[in-house]
Amino acid sequence: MNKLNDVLEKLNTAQVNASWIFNTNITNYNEEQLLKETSKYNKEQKAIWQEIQKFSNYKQYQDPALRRQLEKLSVLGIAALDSNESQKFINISTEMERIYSSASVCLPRNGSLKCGLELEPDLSNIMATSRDYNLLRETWLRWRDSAGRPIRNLYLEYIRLGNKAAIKNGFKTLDDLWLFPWETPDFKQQIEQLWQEVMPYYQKFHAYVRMKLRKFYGAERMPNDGTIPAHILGNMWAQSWTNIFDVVAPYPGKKSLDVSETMRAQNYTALRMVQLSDKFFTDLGLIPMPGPFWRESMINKPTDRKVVCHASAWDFYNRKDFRIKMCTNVNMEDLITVHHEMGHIQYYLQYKNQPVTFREGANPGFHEAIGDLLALSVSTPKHLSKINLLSDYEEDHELTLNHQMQMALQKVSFLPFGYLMDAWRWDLFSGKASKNEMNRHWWMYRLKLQGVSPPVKRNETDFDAGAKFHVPASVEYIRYFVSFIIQFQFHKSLCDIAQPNVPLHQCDIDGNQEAGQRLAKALALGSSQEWPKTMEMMTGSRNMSAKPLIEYFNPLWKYIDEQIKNENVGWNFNVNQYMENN
Ligand SMILES: O=C(CCC(O)(O)[C@H](Cc1ccccc1)NC(=O)c1ccccc1)N[C@@H](Cc1c[nH]c2ccccc12)C(=O)O
Ligand SMILES: [Zn+2]
Repeated sequence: MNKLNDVLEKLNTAQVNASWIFNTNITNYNEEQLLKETSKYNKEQKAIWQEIQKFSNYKQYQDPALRRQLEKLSVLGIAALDSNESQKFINISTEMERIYSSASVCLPRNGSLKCGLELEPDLSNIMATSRDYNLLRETWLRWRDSAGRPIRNLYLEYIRLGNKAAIKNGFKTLDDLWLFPWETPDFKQQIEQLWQEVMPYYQKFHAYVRMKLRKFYGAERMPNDGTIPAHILGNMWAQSWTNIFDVVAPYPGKKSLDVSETMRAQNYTALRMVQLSDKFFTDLGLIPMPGPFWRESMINKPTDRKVVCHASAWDFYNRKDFRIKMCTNVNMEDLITVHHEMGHIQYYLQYKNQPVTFREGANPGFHEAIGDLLALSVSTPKHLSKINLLSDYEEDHELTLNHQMQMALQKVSFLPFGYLMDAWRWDLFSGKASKNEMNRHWWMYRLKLQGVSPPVKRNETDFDAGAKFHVPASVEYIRYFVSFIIQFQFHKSLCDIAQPNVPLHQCDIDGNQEAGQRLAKALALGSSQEWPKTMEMMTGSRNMSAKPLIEYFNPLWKYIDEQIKNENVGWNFNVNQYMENN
């Protein structure tokens, strides 16, 4: 088996290298090279898979680790397609990613038209900082014209071929293939259950934010169905509302917890943000970033070439080379994302000596949760003042509520979005939603779960889901919904070790080696055992639970209940009023 392990390492290293070169320098030549390398990778994966079919009685194997590895290798994935269909699938996937990462728009700028504006940093900055309702709407619309629409027909092909691949792997449709790594037969039910648990809290939060936005923009700007227009929430996808903190803060006069200004004033650089995060990990007794990480990572957007700006963390499968790729802006949001990416790298470092098939998160949600877990400690006012990003700090009720609001704008607002991104894709793959109503289905979920509506009418030549990286990049999204739930379970468990008598929302595990060790032991296992066992190691329970998240925000729920006395919680929705019947 360790011979197979070496073969798998070399195979993955070659594929990741070609992918890195394309991602950090989008050219036709590099795209060609990546296509070649990926089809070679698929061919060799299929050869290994055929080899393993010979051990088809792997269920009888005594050694549980061996049996588990063979079980994981028994699902080939997309490579199960025959060569010309797998070539087509690879072409479509790479083409969608290139379209998204190269998209740019023109916007009216004081009288003239400014073109070549890109998502990072231009459009993201406008969505985050502008309070001009019309400029926000133009930016929102033109991004979808440039990045979403051109992907629609490619996506139809993607679904057709993806479903064929699913059947070749013995599944019904592509959503079953996507859910295989979760090893959880009632996974969709568990997710729906968690959503039901948090939905009432989200709806109250939505009512509060809607009330504040109505005061700010005027009632005539707000739809009468109780939804919030998608373009005034501070983010291109309305997925995280931290950038409208100034509009919704309980105590606006109080010190702002958005330390972006202070970071810029202190001449923070991307490198310094990464070093700050690395120090938090090592102070917990976790593994420091190795040499190649510092030498080879790309943490600034290059000025001389096109790159895939969306952040990611890379494992080169040689147990030495691990990198981050990120177009870092110096602000609070990106400080959180830096921690998110460093969490991925720490996981890589912890499980690097596992067999290749076990070099994954216990489940995909675990991998997304590690960096955010540590960021929960970093984001506390006490910690921010400890690292000199918050001056004249004194814990009081007003500061606590402002901090709670800041955290809810990132975590609570995200929950319906984290769910609907894959609820929509599962419905498309499984045929529950029809192919010629893809955009209507998208807005049905956006209205139903998120209470967010489009600022202009949509139609079926629009493809609004395609304007979010993870759709053209074929990256599963329910992992983030799971992460936003379990990161609070992990936080509670580590806080019970590090600061047992501190309220959960004020806990900072910084420097606690025992907490660090508890985490390291879980991470080192990779996916070598089923995730409920690793969940039990971390939290004492085998199940996901929304209780720690709800507990973390207890002070905020009280405040919001008072504030929304005269508000109708919730919204009604009729997707027809937002869709042009074409
Ligand atoms: O996409 C990301 C971060 C990018 C990533 O680190 O998750 C990256 C996505 C990706 C996957 C595959 C190919 C290319 C990019 N995932 C990884 O780098 C990764 C690393 C190891 C294992 C699995 C994925 N965050 C999500 C949502 C999110 C999660 N935590 C957050 C905190 C603050 C704000 C947003 C988020 C988003 O931006 O919508
Ligand atoms: Zn991630």
